[in-house]
Amino acid sequence: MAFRALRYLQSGFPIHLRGPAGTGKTTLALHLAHCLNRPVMLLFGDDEFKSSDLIGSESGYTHKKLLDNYIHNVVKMEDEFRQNWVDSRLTLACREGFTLVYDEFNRSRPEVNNVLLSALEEKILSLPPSSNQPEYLNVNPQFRVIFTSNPEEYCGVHSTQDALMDRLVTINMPEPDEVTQREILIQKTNIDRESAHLIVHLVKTFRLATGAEKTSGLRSCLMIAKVCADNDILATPKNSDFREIAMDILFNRTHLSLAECTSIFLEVLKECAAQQVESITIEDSSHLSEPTDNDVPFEKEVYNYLVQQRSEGITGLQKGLNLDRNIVLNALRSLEQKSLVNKINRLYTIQELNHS
Ligand SMILES: Nc1ncnc2c1ncn2[C@@H]1O[C@H](COP(=O)(O)OP(=O)(O)OP(=O)(O)O)[C@@H](O)[C@H]1O
Repeated sequence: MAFRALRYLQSGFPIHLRGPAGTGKTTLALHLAHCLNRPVMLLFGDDEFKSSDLIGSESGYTHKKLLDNYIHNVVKMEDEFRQNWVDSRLTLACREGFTLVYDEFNRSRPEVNNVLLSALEEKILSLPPSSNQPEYLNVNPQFRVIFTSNPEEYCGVHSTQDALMDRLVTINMPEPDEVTQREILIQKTNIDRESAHLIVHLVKTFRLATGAEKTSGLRSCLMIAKVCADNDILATPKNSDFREIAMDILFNRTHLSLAECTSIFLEVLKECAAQQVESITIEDSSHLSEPTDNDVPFEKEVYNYLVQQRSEGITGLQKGLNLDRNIVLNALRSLEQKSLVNKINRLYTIQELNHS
């Protein structure tokens, strides 16, 4: 999709990325703008916009006074007031050939956006009559525009005008699938794969069950994953810290009561837990006592280290074993799932030792 979009832009056409909230439209728009290697101007659509916000306006005065007394009995005086013209972002981008990213352009009123029609087609930007500048500007051939819009938005949005849409190549951006969302989470927050899997699945199922599809699932996932990763919180259905974070982030995105949200959330969590147990049983039913060599990388080392130390935190394990944080987290998570390790107040202990 990105490749196609870039191709249109390189051929001189403006593009329009259209999709629901949080599907990555702005992220892709900025990435494409970056690929064009020209300075980028970012503009956010706004219902309050006037034409002058797009094109520019007169602002303040320049006062010039010239006194010529070169010949002692002749005094020549020139007094001039001039209004100063200030370019807006669109005018500057047209003049200099920058890339304009016009985010949520359908929040601006259609008659305001009309100024773009001639800039995109005839490559002429009309400017209001002014004492010190021409009435139009020839658009720089390197000028490009990337529009984004969310057709499902309900507040302050105007129907997109046909004349403008006719000049754009529109690319629909659906919500990324679960695998893509998982990869984004891992890349952006450094969370381990299994936690990312659980978060994405939990958020998706909860949104479907509560009818909160209009909110961004990916944004909620990213928030939960970042808080968990930053605070060493393992994302498991049994972990109360994780449950609280997920509830804080998900509940206010629905119109349901707290009681309804809680009941749906617990159901969804139960289903996620059952899925996890199932996948562990299917993947390897030999994980009953100690870890074996075929386990998650360094699981055995982490287990043996905990046997020696009796209890240790994530940072201690990282340092003691000289391992990457994600590797330690993955190993601990796997050990917890097999009930070989317990977490108490951020410290991990071998399960048997707790009972002794
Ligand atoms: N391909 C991606 N790689 C990394 N992060 C991404 C990607 N796509 C989306 N994101 C992240 O997801 C979040 C939402 O993305 P973004 O703001 O681009 O969506 P949007 O469609 O413009 O949303 P809205 O319509 O609500 O403005 C951001 O935090 C962004 O960094």
